[in-house]
Amino acid sequence: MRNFISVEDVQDINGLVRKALDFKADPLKNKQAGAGKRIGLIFLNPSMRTRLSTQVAAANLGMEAIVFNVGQDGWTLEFEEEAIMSGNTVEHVKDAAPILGNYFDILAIRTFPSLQNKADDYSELYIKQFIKYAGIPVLSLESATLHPLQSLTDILTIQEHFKEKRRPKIVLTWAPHVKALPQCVGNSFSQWVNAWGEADFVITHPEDYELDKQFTQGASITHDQDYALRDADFVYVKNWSTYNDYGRIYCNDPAWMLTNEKLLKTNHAKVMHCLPVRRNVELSDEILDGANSIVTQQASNRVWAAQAVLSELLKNTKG
Ligand SMILES: NCCC[C@H](NC(=O)CCC(=O)O)C(=O)O
Ligand SMILES: NC(=O)OP(=O)(O)O
Repeated sequence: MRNFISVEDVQDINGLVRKALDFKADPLKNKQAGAGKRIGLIFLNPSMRTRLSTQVAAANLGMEAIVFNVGQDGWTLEFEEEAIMSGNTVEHVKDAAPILGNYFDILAIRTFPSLQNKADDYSELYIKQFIKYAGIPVLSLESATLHPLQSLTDILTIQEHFKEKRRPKIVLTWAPHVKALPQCVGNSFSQWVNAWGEADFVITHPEDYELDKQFTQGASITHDQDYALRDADFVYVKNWSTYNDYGRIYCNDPAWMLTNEKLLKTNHAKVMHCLPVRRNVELSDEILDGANSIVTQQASNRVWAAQAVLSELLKNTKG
């Protein structure tokens, strides 16, 4: 694996899940794989789980992880080619990335979308510029449109919790929120479930919240949440802002928040969320504190997904 920025970098999803589960069973089984290697974790935006799980995963592989909160502590980066840097940006990625490429063996980047300009965000300029100029494997810690480490964790968590000899029904449901959020988690979850191909997949959201078809193609899409939830085995809850009329909040109907009453329509569905979650806005206390929620196990599994991906990327490092 050269880089890890989307499901397209993965040849065998189930193989990668098995690798992650092997690390879960024996976290130190490959504790020398990253000996003498360093990963730089570059954050343009906040994080708890992604940052810490990747650090733990690196430590389990004997690799040193160095974190740089560039959005907080670093010089403001410019990403546009041929920019005339007379504004607020101080350093071009063209100058910074090769230096990071010399300091580290793997470079990991978190960068959210602006939600101002769809074409810019969906071009994935920031992470692509790091790939172009760093010269070492690049790992996405959530980019403008996707969150692949989260989605690998999600598929792993679903496989762990589903032991029946039939296809699970997985529902991705939109939920209300107070802020305009990225589409990354919904896009990425859809992309991975579709590529995995071993589930009946339904996406439900209010009108005008359609996600980009390049990620959702293959799923059934409905505006009727009650209908979508029928017989679901897993309900993945997530807010996102509008994609078509980009980055807006059209509907914040609290009726879209999942409750125990709605869960009665499902097949005792397990409830998932990537976290952080706004309690009693996106998801009710009764669900998050109830028996069906697996959000804590899901977040804990982030370590094993990161460890599996790092061990693949390490194969492409120099020396
Ligand atoms: N890394 C996982 C989710 C990150 C981000 N959530 C947020 O920005 C939440 C912010 C807030 O609740 O104010 C998102 O939805 O893509
Ligand atoms: N789910 C997730 O990516 O969490 P953080 O934003 O805390 O990394």
